[in-house]
Parts: sequence; C-alpha cells; structure tokens
Amino acid sequence: MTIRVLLWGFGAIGRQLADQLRPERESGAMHLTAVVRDVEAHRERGDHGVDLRPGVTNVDWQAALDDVDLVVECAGVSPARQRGPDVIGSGRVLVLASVGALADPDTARALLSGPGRLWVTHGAIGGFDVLASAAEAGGLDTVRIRTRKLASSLIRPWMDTEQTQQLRRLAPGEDPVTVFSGHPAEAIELFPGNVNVAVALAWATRGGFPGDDVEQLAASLQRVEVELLADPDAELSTHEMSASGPAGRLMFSFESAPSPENPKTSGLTALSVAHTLRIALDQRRSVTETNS
Ligand SMILES: NC(=O)C1=CN([C@@H]2O[C@H](COP(=O)(O)OP(=O)(O)OC[C@H]3O[C@@H](n4cnc5c(N)ncnc54)[C@H](O)[C@@H]3O)[C@@H](O)[C@H]2O)C=CC1
Ligand SMILES: O=C([O-])CC(=O)C(=O)O
Repeated sequence: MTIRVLLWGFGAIGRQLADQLRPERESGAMHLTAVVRDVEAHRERGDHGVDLRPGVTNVDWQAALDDVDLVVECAGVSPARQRGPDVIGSGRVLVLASVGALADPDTARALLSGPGRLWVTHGAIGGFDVLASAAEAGGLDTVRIRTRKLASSLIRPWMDTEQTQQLRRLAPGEDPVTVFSGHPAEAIELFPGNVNVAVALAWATRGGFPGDDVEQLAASLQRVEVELLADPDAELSTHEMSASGPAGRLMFSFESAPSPENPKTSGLTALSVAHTLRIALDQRRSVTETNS
C-alpha cells in the first residue's frame, strides 16, 4: 500500500526531507505531493521526486486533504496556525516542524484535540528524553536555551533602522549582540523562523506541571528562558541548553550543519522530521494491522 503524504511547504526543510525519503519514494511505499506557489520555478531547482501542485493561497484545502493520508508541515508558524487545526479536524496525522505554532494556546488546544494525531518534531535540538524524564518528576527548576545565529538571518522587518544597521555591520571577531531575552511565546512572535527550538524545549519539559497538555505547556513556556544572539562568528547555528533542579545539572550543546538547501536552517531539522514521520507511519501501520 502506498502512503500519500502532503508536504505543506517545499523550501529548505521540505526539499531536504524529500531527499531523505528517497528509499520510501523509490520503493513505491510513499507518494509525496507538495503544494507550491510556482511549479516551474520549483521544477528548475529540482522536484526531488515530488509531485508538485500549484496553489498555496488559493488551494482547495479540503480537496488537498481528501487526496492524502498524512500531512507534514514545514511552511512556517503562521501557516501552521492557520491550517493545522483543519488537518487535525479532518482526522489526519500532522507532523509539525513549526513547533512554535504551539505557543498560542488556542492553536495548541485545536492541534491536540483530535480526532487527528499531532506529532511534534524535536527539530534542530534534542536530548528531550532525559529532560522530559527529569521534568515529569518535578526535577527541574530552571530551563534555558541560548541560540546563536549569523546576524543576516535575524534581521526582521519590525526592527528600526538603527538595529538593522547594527546587525548589518556586525563583523567577524566582534562581540555578539543579544536580539532577544525573555520567554518562548514572545520570542516566536518576533522571530518565527528562528526559535521554534525554544517552544519545542518548553513542550518537552511540560511534565510535572498540573493540568492537561495545553495547561502544562503554558506553564512550561513561562519557565523556559530564551536568549537569541546575533553572533558574527556563528558560522553554524548553535543552541546551548541547560536545565537544573533536584534532578541535577544537565547541559547540551548543538552545532548543526546547515541545511544543504538553505544555510540559515539547521540540517538536523529535516532529519528530525523524517525520523518522526517514519515513527508516525510505523504506528499508523500497527494500528491498521490490529484493526484488520
Ligand atoms: N523545529 C525546528 O527546529 C525548526 C523549525 N523550522 C520551521 O520550519 C519552517 C520552514 O523552514 P524552511 O524550510 O527552512 O523555510 P523556507 O522558507 O526555506 O521554506 C518554507 C516554504 O514554505 C512555503 N510556504 C509559505 N507559506 C505557505 C503556505 N501557506 N502553504 C504552503 N507553503 C507555504 C514557502 O513558499 C517556502 O517555500 C520555518 O518557518 C520554521 O517555522 C525551521 C527550522 C528549525
Ligand atoms: O534551524 C535552527 O537552527 C533553529 C531554528 O531556526 C528554529 O528553531 O526556528
């Protein structure tokens, strides 16, 4: 049986993901479709064996969903918030790369309410097994993440001229500039393409707080502290995480090789999406076999 997967977003992550899924594509176990703005422009860059359909803004979303078994989101936080609830509402599986969408409690509630199933990817960072174990036992008091990226990937339209110029002029060897310090929910509004990892960290360490998943996540988002630095020497995006409490002191550091498709995105993210997708498919297969 061929599993039909919709790639929702066919940029750096979507393209690298399609490459990762070559064995499944070539064996006929999986068929990938992507809805894109400009089919010809994408064909020129290589379609990576993906069936390209025109659309994005004017796509008949319901018809697109009718044609697939599973959706992989790698389009961005805003599209994930807009359309993710429809995917879950249709009973389909959604694999989420833009984990930052969960920082909005209404979106989180819709994505976690079913009948479809949400899979949250670990993205460009990890170590979540041990962090989740410690958090569930009430073993963490502080959870921190410091992300360093090149200034060019952190310039945002809302920045004033002075801040934009400061980031543009930042030269190798100079001190890093802190562009954000605070909690993940605010960070993801300001830098939706850069701090999904911080929301993912809050998701991973929500255990131990009272309430359901959404209430736990809201409390966890208040505990996680994020620092985002424009670092002229951060040729590789780096993420340093630390957590401490009765469980001990845990420290992790990630320097991810850049995506082969876009140096601003960590290559690990597409690998995380591929891995999560394969787990989701295994689970779907075993449920189908049990029911048949
Ligand atoms: N969890 C993590 O660690 C990470 C998560 N991300 C998330 O993944 C997203 C995608 O990352 P990249 O592939 O590097 O970005 P990208 O900009 O290379 O690709 C995004 C693609 O989605 C398309 N797109 C935008 N809105 C769309 C819509 N409504 N429907 C369909 N397609 C749409 C764009 O045209 C573009 O081709 C980021 O915006 C971020 O939210 C990115 C890096 C790490
Ligand atoms: O790719 C990375 O290093 C992380 C990133 O952009 C995000 O978490 O949004």
